[in-house]
Amino acid sequence: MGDSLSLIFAFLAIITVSRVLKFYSGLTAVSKLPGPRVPFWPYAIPGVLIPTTWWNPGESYHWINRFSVYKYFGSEVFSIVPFLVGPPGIYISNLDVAHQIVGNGRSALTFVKSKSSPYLLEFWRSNIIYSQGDVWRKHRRVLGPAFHNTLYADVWSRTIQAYHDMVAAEGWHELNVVDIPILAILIIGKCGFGFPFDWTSQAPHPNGSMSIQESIRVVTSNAALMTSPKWIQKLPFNVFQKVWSARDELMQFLKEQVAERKTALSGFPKESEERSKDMFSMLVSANEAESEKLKLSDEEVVGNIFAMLFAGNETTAYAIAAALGCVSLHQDIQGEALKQIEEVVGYTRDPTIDDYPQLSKVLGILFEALRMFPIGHMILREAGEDTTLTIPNPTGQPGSETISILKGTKIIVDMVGVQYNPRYFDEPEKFKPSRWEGISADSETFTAFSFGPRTCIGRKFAIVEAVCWLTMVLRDWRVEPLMRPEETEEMRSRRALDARAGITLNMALLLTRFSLSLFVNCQDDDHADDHQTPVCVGSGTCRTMEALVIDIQQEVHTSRDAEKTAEVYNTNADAD
Ligand code: HEM
Repeated sequence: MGDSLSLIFAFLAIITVSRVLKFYSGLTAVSKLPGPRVPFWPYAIPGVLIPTTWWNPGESYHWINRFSVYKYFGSEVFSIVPFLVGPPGIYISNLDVAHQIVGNGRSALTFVKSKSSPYLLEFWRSNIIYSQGDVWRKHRRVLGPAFHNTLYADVWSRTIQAYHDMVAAEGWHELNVVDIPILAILIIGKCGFGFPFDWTSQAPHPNGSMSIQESIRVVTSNAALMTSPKWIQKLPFNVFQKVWSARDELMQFLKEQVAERKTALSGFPKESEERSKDMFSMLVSANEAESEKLKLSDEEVVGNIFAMLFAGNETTAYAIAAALGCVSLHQDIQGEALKQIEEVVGYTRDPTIDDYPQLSKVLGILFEALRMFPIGHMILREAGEDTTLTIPNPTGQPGSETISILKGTKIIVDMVGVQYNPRYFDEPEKFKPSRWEGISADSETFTAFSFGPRTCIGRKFAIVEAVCWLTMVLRDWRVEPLMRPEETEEMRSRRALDARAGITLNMALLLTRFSLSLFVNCQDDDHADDHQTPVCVGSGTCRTMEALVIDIQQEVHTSRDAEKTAEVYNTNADAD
């Protein structure tokens, strides 16, 4: 008994000493920058599983606190040093410091992509998101030519087509209650990859158990599971089986697609107009033109296609949904955008890509929604070697301080902190699209797509798609929020402006099935109260329709969730 007790005490003493040493080496790694001293690193188990509390930051810490945590610690940079589990790390809301991490100027090895990042997708072989240094340069060089003006024109026209297909297929002009399945997967699938997707039917997999859309949905929404340790993946849970089938079927489909593209491209000379111009074909074509040394393997091509499906689907869908949510709460801003759409496009034709530069109010709404809800809310890096960071003094105090950072320290460029930093934005809590007036769509002043050499390669793809989709919706419909019973406007705004930080930052309206009312814009004299436009559009009758922004993962609309739709609709009717 005495021996056992001694052993237990010895064990506890060793653990305590090792944790104390770990804590002190953590403080040294971050040059004792102020910040929370907590048991767990927010993105390691168990910290990530425990909700944000006073003793556990958790993965939503930076979203919940936004800039106030920086104010509290009196700096635009703070550190988290855990004493039980996880590495020390630094959060950054200052753009000068962020540029030292992800901008030009430092060696590619100084700050590297963090190995524990859920974005890395290592399971899907080497790809542009995961890779570093020369390998990353090789990926970017081959992928770059796939993003070109013909692609963006295609994105625009297919978005218009998808909008019309959706309105017709979903019966927007007849129904009183509809779901709004945000359509990003359709656009990226069609224009990006030339997949045979359309609104009303699923693209079947010749040898698979589910459609292509379904396998993409299952894989992308379970990305965290894909990056889990091998032993977790081997657990015999039924729920995992669908995920592994989806992964294998998608991999098989993409491999077949690479082979098909190669054959199709070989039939046409390089400059031929007949060659497909979708991103997938352009990527295969650019790769075929490379020397053997710089060529990507078929597996790497597949890895990149998957990386772009992953990076480009959910992000754009949530951006569109956030913009709709924001304008629903700001009717005056919606009215200004509608006025511009009427002037630029009118009602007798659909907008074209040539109208895009004139639709600055719609762009402003998108940028401001993305500022308030930066979907890519963290840029994760790790110090690849011992290095330094130069940190400007707080606003109003000239000068800066240079601190040492030890190899292995986690670095989080906190995009929420940046977007809510009063150094860059006056009244950052307010939705003010006018702050983007005169800022071009390509300007690095808008930082939600990151900046520097590893800036988002799909930025223009996403912006063109979102501006086009929002222009169509805002021209034809008025977007308003639905109240919950006994909810005041203030409660509703608070609910609507909340979000959950996971792999992406998702506005709460989606999670809570926050609803929108859409009014057909109409200027029939009989409907003077509701009218907004010179002619009746849509069905030609002025009426209201209620729409639910559904879980975006159901973008390819397989079945209407009638029960839930009715539930929310009835709740609203009760409220009225
Ligand atoms: C609103 C939509 C989008 C947002 C907010 C967004 C945001 C971002 C951010 C912040 C990064 C930097 C991540 C990091 O360095 O860790 C990034 C990188 C990337 N994005 Fe996007 N993105 C969006 C849409 C897209 C689309 C549509 C595509 C593809 C068609 C795409 C493809 C990529 C790729 C491949 C990278 C990695 C680039 C590299 O490392 O060289 N993204 N994105």
